[in-house]
Amino acid sequence: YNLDDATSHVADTTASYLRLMKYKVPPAPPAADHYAGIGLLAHTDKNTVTILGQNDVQGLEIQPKDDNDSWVPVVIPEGAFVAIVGDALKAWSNGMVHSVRHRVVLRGEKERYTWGSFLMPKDDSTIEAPEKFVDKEHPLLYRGFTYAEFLSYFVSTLKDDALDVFAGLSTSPDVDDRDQLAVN
Ligand SMILES: O=C(O)CCC(=O)C(=O)O
Ligand SMILES: [Fe+2]
Repeated sequence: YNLDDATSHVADTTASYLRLMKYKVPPAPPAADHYAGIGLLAHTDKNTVTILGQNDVQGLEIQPKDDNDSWVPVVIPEGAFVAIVGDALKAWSNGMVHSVRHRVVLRGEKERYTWGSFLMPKDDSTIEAPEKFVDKEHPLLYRGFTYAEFLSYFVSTLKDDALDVFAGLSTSPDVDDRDQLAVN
């Protein structure tokens, strides 16, 4: 892919903020209830890309694509950063990159500190896959939308599958048939 035009478009329309997070040590005995040790519930990031760094306490876990049952710990080497793709980049790339579900689980006896740099589209920029990402094998997955619209939908519903519900385009003929029936 020649991304020159498209990437400069995204770079022009990006905002970012930095957030520091502190995760307390879970109360002892650990795992007293289902949520003990959960530092951050499972979610996908809604922005374009998040870059995370941490102190020496691990805890980030990701869910493999198309697998709602397992969690894989991400071991971040000291001084390294992790980049997490968010829903906005997934939509813009027409699903070429995946916004992975992730969570934070605390198991040790030390506090975990992380910092995250959250890159976001500007509120009024339109997120729509460039034509070069769309073809017969890769039909358009999401309609165009502005980041502000998407975010306010997410904040008002807190649906974790907000992207699919808000902007997902059905490519299944069955659903089209059902719509037809409803209209007729
Ligand atoms: O602190 C972490 O390791 C993850 C933070 C995170 O996923 C988020 O803030 O969206
Ligand atoms: Fe996150």
